[in-house]
Amino acid sequence: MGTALLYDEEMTKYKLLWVDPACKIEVPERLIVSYEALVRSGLSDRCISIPAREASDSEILLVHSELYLEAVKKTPYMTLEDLKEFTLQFGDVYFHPNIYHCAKLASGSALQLVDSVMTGKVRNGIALVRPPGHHSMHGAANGFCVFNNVAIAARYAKQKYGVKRVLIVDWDIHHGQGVQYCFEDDPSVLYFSWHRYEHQNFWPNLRESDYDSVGKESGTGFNINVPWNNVGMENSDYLSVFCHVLLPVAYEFCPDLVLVCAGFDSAIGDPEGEMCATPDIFAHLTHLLMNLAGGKLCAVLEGGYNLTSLAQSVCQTVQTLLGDPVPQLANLRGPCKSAIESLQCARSAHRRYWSFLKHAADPPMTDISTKHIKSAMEEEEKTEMAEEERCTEGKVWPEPPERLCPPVCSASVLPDDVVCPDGLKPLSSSKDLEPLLVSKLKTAAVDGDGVTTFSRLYTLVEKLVANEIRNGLVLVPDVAAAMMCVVQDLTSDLVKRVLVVCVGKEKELDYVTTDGKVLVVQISSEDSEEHRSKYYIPVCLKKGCSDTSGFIQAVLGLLLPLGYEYNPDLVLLVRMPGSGVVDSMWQQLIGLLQGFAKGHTLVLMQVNEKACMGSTASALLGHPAPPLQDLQTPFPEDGDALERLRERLQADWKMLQTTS
Ligand SMILES: CC(O)(O)CCCCCNCCCN
Ligand SMILES: [Zn+2]
Repeated sequence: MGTALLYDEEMTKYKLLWVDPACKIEVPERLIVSYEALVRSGLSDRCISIPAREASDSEILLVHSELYLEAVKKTPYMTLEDLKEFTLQFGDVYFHPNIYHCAKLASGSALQLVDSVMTGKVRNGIALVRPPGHHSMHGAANGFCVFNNVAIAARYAKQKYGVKRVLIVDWDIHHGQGVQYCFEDDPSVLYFSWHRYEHQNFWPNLRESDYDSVGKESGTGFNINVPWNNVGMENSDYLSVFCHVLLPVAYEFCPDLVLVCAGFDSAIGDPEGEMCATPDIFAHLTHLLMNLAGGKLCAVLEGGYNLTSLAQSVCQTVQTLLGDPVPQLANLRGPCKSAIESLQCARSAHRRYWSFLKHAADPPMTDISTKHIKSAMEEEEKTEMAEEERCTEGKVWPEPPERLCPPVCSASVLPDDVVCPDGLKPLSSSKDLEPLLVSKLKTAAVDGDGVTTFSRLYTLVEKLVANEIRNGLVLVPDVAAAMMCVVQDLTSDLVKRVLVVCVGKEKELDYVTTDGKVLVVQISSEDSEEHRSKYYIPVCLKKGCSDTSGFIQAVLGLLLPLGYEYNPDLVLLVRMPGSGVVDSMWQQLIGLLQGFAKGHTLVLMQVNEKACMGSTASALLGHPAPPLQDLQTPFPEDGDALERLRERLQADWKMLQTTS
């Protein structure tokens, strides 16, 4: 299934008609450069074009009051003076004779996107719209927004398709207070937002944008705010919040639909955000959400005011929605102190509502009240600082790397008598191995056809590294022996860093590097205290790998942050026989691991486990993993042990930090 793209140039046909410094950044060119970048890069041709439509009154009334709608209806007939007058009652927004029409198209586009995804016409999609939506409220326009596009889409999805749980992820740099107000008492809609806050010194300067606004009444726990109290946040900060706050809750919530308030003012160069995350971060944020809700993801444009980073960020998002390999993120050095404080506050505020956050630490000692005074002083200093020093136009960043799709997506190396699963390309060619290697294999008690398998295996690895193949599945007689050989000989010159993810445990992995060429994370039922090192990390699940709750927690809270920091060139996923890992979890793991090494994942399985080849192939081919159903409360010891393990390792691995 494909990716929907909604765009209508009519939504470029309104602009600011008078002087207003607060609104001058919201220009038609935002939409034009975004769409043109998609056309120029060839991405728009790969999408399924869905026409925009006007939202009807009843659809708009899902969120807004009749009084407000009737008032906005009058704006097309207003004189310039009337429009100015009408605008005065709202904050940081402007009206135009054509903005009502465009606002209906923006909301209608979001609904068209929901229809396309919910009817299975497409898997996911993006709507390029203006005016944006997430600040507009029941009875008021605000922050360039007229109708709350995403809030309307959430209510529409519930009403028309009986969607039980909607996750709204708001990665725009402003707090979508309109969305928060709409759903704060509603447990069927989980709203997550990060936003520049600076202890309430940043627009919209709301007390309720802080981390302690967790929702109310039956919606308590279903509103997550992560305030950024400094500017300059980077890729590490964003990924840490996804791994340690959003994703654990999102997986526990198990949404049927994911809506994204896709604002790109959180990218480097944006005058509003003043952050430093690069456009390719949106490839990863999108990727990390794509295995939720069976892949049903609708992204709706919100903000983004630097035309260069906006266009690049939109392209990065669309390319991931299309299933292209995500780019490697280099030198992630862990979240900054302020980000750690923010994520620790958010985690501790929600630990009583989400079992996946149960073991979160207490909030940081720093008393934020004094921070108000301090940051006000900082604010003064900043304004004294010459404007150009702070201006973001001076910011430069590298073009996002090209994300080439290998000619072959998934290859397989199977014994001759095993039927190849649909979609996989059997790798037959296998070059002769060096005699030395053959003799080594022989000593590893590998028999004749095992040597053939190994030679094909090495050919596969070479093709992965050469980006001729994206990923592969290998069935071997003895998976532990195969892993040893691959690890020992792979790290020769082919790859610089191999992440080995070992699911289940047959025997001690006696091969562990200390030079960092291999990082082994082993998830199994056995506790192995000995020879744990920076590069060999055993994770013990009391009930074993069949405990999906414990497993996904270890993946999100430990494996993902480690993987991002380690930044491997190849991922070796080893499924030990008898691991007991649940199929949907196995597919989720393969899906999530695609975020590393440009998707170069090599799955090693034992021949007697060929029954799960089908689901492995499906995940390797990029099909969304099935949702993890009815997750039990994680075993307390496991959650606790994971927290302790993170604390022990965070000296070596900065991305594991969750406490300041
Ligand atoms: C969709 C959105 O969240 O990007 C809208 C942001 C509105 C910002 C209003 N204040 C602007 C002050 C200008 N320096
Ligand atoms: Zn914004």
